Amino acid sequence: MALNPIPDLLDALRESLVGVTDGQVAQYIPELAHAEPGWFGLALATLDGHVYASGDADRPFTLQSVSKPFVYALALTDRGLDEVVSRVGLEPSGEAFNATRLEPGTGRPPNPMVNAGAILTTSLVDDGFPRILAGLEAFAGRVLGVDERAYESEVETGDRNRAIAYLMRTAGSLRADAEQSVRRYFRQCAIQVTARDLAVMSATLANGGVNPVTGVQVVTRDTASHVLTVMATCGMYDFAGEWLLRVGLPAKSGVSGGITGALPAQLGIGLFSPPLDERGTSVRGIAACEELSARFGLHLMRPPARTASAVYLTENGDRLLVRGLQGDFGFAAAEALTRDVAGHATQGRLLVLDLDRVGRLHPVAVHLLGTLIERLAAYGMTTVVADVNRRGLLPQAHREFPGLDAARHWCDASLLRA
Ligand SMILES: NC(=O)CC[C@H](N)C(=O)O
Repeated sequence: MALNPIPDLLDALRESLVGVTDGQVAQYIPELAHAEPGWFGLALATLDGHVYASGDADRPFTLQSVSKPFVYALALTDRGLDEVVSRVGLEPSGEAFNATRLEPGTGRPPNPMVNAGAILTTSLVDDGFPRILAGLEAFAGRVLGVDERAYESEVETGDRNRAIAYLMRTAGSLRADAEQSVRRYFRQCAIQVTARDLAVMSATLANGGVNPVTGVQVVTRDTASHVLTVMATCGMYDFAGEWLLRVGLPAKSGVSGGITGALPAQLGIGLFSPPLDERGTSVRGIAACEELSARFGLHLMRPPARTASAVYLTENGDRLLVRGLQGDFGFAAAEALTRDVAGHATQGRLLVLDLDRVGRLHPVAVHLLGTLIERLAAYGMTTVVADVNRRGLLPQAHREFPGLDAARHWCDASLLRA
């Protein structure tokens, strides 16, 4: 018997939704109509590179619109945020994915997640399709194929997308050739993935751009955060607001039945179930994400309360004020520590900050603690930073107190004496 209960939880969740038979498999791209309505796969990728998979998680399907955020990431990498934003907007359109509306005046498509924005975004990636395929492969962490039949199927029938491209040409926003841009977009939509791939691709975004399976930095941390933001506001088209309320995860859907979702700094999710609602989103996919989010507590706006205290050791002695710190320090933890220490400061006392169990200090924590130490010094209180691993977490402190290697031993000795 397997000891880890998570695979069973995922199987049970999937099985609880097998009976949901609403929705229709996409027909408007003829090749997609062959999908079995019963296919249902689910995968969850952790940031240390483990993937849990359930059901049809290894069944290939075409990416369709799920390609859009990842190609957007490549365009941001090639052109930079400012240029890309000047060409493709960032506002949720509240309209269907294939809407033809462009921004009055500029002709900019509303956002990169609707077809208009995606076709334009695709035209901004340097070096054409080979780079798009290689980029998406880096997100998935494996070599991906293109479903030529799905591609040809859309080349033959995708006139609405052509109309959108020509509209952007006349508006002046699409500068590349319309037919070429549309074909490149159809090709990215025809790249084959699995639910397992979608989980890893999202986990890469959740992991600050580093693929947790391969360890490759695919895009920068900034780019990953920009893409997740656009997924949160626009990824589910005219369902984006309700999706964020109910599921609370940045996500992207596609008409082949795929959904990819990410919980920043925690995990990536991949789903596959072909029957779609009227907006072109997988019916079981939505239900499964809602359930997963509720059962596993994944809602972005309801983060888990901080469990371990960031201060594991507090000593308020006559001569010594000691704070042993642990974990990562963002604003909240640094604020609490700063206020605590400031409240206990008395002239002539020595402050010892032990940083050896600290993970990362966000720049705001470095600033708050560094400034506190400077002010304490002016007030008449010396600070010793124990940083035996010499990681230089508090550069200001190191500059002022160069002889810190002995600090830890000194602190330990003083504490023992106290
Ligand atoms: N929402 C989607 O997945 C749409 C993708 C599809 N290739 C289209 O352009 O119509």
